[in-house]
Amino acid sequence: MYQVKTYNAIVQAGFDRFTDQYQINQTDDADAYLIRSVNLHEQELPQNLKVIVRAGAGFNNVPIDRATANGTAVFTTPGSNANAVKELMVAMLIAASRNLFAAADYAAHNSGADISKRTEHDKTKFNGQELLGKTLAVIGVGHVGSLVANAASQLGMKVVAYDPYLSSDAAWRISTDIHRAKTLATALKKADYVTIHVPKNEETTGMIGAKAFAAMKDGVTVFNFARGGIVNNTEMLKALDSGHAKGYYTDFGSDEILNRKDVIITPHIGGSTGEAETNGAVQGAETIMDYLETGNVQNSVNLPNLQAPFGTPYRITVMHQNIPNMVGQIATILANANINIENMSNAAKDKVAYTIIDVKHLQKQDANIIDQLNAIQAVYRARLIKK
Ligand SMILES: NC(=O)c1ccc[n+]([C@@H]2O[C@H](COP(=O)([O-])OP(=O)(O)OC[C@H]3O[C@@H](n4cnc5c(N)ncnc54)[C@H](O)[C@@H]3O)[C@@H](O)[C@H]2O)c1
Ligand SMILES: O=C(O)[C@H](O)COP(=O)(O)O
Repeated sequence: MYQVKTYNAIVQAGFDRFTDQYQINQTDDADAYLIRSVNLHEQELPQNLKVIVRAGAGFNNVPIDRATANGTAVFTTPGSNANAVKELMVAMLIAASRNLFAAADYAAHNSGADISKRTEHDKTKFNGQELLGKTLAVIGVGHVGSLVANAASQLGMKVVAYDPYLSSDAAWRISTDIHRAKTLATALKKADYVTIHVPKNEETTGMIGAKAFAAMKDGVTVFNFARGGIVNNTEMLKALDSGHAKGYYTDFGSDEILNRKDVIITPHIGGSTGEAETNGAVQGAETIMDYLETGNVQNSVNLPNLQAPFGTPYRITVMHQNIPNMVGQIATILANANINIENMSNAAKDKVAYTIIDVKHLQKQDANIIDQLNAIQAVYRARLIKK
C-alpha cells in the first residue's frame, strides 16, 4: 500500500483516480506528495518520499536540490491549468484596454436622481482603446504563453514572443502569425502590452526590471500572471509614477503595490477553475501511480525522461549522480549477486542520472540488493518494483 499525503485543495476527482493500492492520509512517512502552492522550502522531506507531484505549473515552492538529494522525483502537471490562465489573461487584456475596473467602480458608486445625466457626462473618463492592431509581447511561450499568444492573435493583435528555451513541442503549438524575437529588448520595444509567462527561478527573478522598462515604449501596460518577483515592483512603480507605464495587472499582490488605481491585483486565481483543478488533480494522481508502479519518467523537473516497457516481473530503478562509472558499479553489484539483467536503460539530465534495470528472476537472498545499491555513495535512491 502506498501512502499519499496532500497539501492544498486537491479536488475529489484526483483522489478517485487512485486505485486501492493507495491510501490518502496525513502521514509523516508518505511515499508521495500531491501538492499545489504549499511552500516546501521550510519543511523536512521524509526519507521515504519517492515522488512529489505539483498539481499545476509553478514548482518554485519545491526545494528541488533537496528533493534530488533525498531521491525524490519531482513532477508538475504540464498544461493542466494553461487554458484557465489564458482565459483570465484575455479578460485582463480587455479589462485593461477598456478601463473596465475603474468604470465598474465608478458605476457602482454612481447613484441619485440625475444618474443618467451624470453617467453620460462622466463616461468619457473611461474611454478605451481596442486591442485590434495593438502589439502584445509574450515573454515565455510554454503551455500558458503559447495559448495567450494565439488568443491575442485571434483578437487581431500583433504578437511578438520571446522564449530562448522554447521546446519543439511548444513551438508546434504557436501560430505562424506570432513573430519570434531574438532578445527580450526587441520583444518589448514596440509592445503596447507586455505579459510574462516564465517560471520563477534565479534567471527570471527581476527580469522585468530597470533594463526591461527602459526598452519598453511609453504607455505600456504590464501583466504578470506568472509569479511575484519576476516583475521588480520598485521599477514597476517607478514606471507607473513617471507615466512611462499605464497600468500593472498581476495575480500576485504585495504591500508595496496595494491601493493604487493603476495596479489591479487578483488573489492568485489564474489556475482556479473547476476544470483546471480537475485536470491537475487527475494528471497528478496518474503521474504518482505511473512513477511508483513503473518507475518510468516523463516531464520530471529533476529527472531525465526515461521510459521502458515493463515486461519482466521485477524492475530496479536507480536515481544517481551523473558521474562516470555509475552504471558499471550498479551492474557489478547485480553481477556479483548472479542476477541477470534482461534490459537496462539510462539517461541523464544535468547533474542527475536515472537507470532502469529489468530482471526476470530474483531469489530470496537477493533481498538486500537494494540496500547494496543505496550504499553506493552517489546513489540518491534505488527501488525495487514488483509487477
Ligand atoms: N497565476 C497562476 O495561477 C498560474 C497558473 C499557471 C502557471 N503560472 C505560472 O506561469 C508559469 C508558466 O507556466 P507554463 O505552464 O506556461 O509553464 P511552461 O514550462 O510550459 O512554460 C514556461 C516557458 O517559459 C520559458 N522560459 C523559461 N525561462 C525563460 C526566460 N528566461 N525567458 C523567456 N522564456 C523563458 C520556457 O522555455 C517555457 O517555454 C509557471 O511557472 C507558473 O509560475 C501561474
Ligand atoms: O503554478 C501554478 O500552477 C499556478 O500558480 C496555480 O497555483 P495553485 O495550484 O496554487 O492555484
